[in-house]
Amino acid sequence: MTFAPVMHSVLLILNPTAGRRRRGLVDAVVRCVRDAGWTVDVVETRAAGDARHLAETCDATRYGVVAVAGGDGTINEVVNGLAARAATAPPLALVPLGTANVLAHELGLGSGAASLAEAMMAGREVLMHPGQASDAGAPRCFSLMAGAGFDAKVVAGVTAPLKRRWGKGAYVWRSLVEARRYRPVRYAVAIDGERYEAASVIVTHARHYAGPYVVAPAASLGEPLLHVCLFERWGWMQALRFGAALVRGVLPRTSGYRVVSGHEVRISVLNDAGESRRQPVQIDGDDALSLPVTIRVSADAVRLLRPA
Ligand SMILES: Nc1ncnc2c1ncn2[C@@H]1O[C@H](COP(=O)(O)OP(=O)(O)OP(=O)(O)O)[C@@H](O)[C@H]1O
Repeated sequence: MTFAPVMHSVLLILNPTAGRRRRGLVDAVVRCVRDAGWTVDVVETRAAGDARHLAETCDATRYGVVAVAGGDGTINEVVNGLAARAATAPPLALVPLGTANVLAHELGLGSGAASLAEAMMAGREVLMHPGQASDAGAPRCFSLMAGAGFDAKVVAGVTAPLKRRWGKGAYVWRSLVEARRYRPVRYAVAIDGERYEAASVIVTHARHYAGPYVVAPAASLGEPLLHVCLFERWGWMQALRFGAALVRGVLPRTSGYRVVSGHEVRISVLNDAGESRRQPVQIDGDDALSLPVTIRVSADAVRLLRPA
């Protein structure tokens, strides 16, 4: 469905700490949208949590579109805020500023200011039911994925300054560190009650992972279904082999890897192989929760804007 808002006004939530020197892109998008006769109010976040609050409380009678300029972490906050008010929420547009920008890849957004502005003002709507993950605390929504095992440990080890300094290189370096300290932890994964074991797990409703790389070929953001990526080989060499297959675009055909779909997923530690540390869960690329977790599809939907 092509989007035709009544109010030609955008609330643009900007994380000024996201990305590496891409403020010029934000300014160019704002210029394009204003040149088309729209109003754009830019609000900068001052700390983690602000983006969620702004999305949850903004005046829906005033804004035809909420836009977020940031990485997948800030986008995740805005998705959580919009999902909390589902029925009254304006649609969401993106100005991707992060390291991987997985959601932007998933939506087929270009990287130029004109095409981003076009999707913001006249894009096509995708109704996305976010995933929802809970450990002992309050549930967290994800627009892309939740992961446990190798990738979650890599994410947990990449600090914001490291990411700013090295970009994607920070993840490569951290993958090597995690490979060096590798222990064959066994994770129990229950998918709609069916039991599996894995060395690492990614639960996603996106096709892409870490940028343009495909992990779940059958996934679609508009479909309320989870795709569970199971890495069923143990060992540091296997972890690096899976990583290499991912960047070569052959992961879905790699032995020891499979994708199972379902609606409810529970992940716990079956055997920690003497690894006496917290078992992190990454949500949309941020270290957010700890195992065990239960993951479902949220009943509330968020309207995402993609190119028409
Ligand atoms: N003003 C702010 N100061 C500090 N942290 C913020 C601020 N606004 C948002 N955040 C937090 O910063 C975290 C990282 O932001 P984000 O993911 O958008 O950028 P990034 O790390 O550069 O991108 P990517 O995750 O794609 O590498 C988010 O989890 C978000 O909650």
